[in-house]
Amino acid sequence: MSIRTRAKICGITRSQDLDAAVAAGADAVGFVFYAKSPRYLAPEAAATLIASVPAYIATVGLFVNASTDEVRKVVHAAPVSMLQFHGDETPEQCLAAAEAVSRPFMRAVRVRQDMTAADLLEYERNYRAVGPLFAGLLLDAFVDGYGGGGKVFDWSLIPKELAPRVVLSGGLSAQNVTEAVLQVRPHAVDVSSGVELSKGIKDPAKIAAFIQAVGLADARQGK
Ligand SMILES: O=C(O)c1ccccc1NCC(=O)[C@H](O)[C@H](O)COP(=O)(O)O
Repeated sequence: MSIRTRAKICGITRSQDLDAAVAAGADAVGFVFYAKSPRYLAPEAAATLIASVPAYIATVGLFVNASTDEVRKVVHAAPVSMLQFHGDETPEQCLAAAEAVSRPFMRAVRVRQDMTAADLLEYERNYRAVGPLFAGLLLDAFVDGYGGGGKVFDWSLIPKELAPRVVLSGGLSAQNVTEAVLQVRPHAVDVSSGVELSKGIKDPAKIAAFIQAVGLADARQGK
């Protein structure tokens, strides 16, 4: 019996959406601390939501090119359990911020069609080299330079030896996540647009359907 595929619901801004994600069985919830995002949530508001997250559900704080000091201030106000860097942050910059708040971090990768398996494996090596605070890669298709765009990338670009260590993201929904998990067999999946009524406003039914579709893939794999 192998480990079931984990699921993160990202871009949570309201308590009712957090409740829906927890009730559906999400393993992680994400809060966007990038001010230009329509899903931006102020740290103080995130803290109120974080206080209601049951134990053993990860809370992920999402940053785009924030300074170490900015990360420190946000996490002091909103004590997420994990960081996610979604800008141009170098391994050194990710490590400095992660060490400043003593949190592990995920590194989002913009997967382009011209990337090779070797490129992705080298990318992971470069970040894994910073030490145990590196928690893994989140593979995404950026839109206009950012995440949360609801765009799928070519899953066949993901090397099989990398798949069990990555979070698969980008344009996922209940309609394609079963196929995505069966094809890629990632450690986890992540979704924002695909479970929304509008940016930052989640649909409880879509959240439940997404988590159920992930479970369907696991059942078909005998997990
Ligand atoms: O969600 C955002 O608004 C966002 C803004 C800037 C950088 C990253 C952002 N989201 C990161 C995530 O982890 C999303 O869940 C991921 O990009 C997938 O989004 P979607 O394709 O909408 O499911």
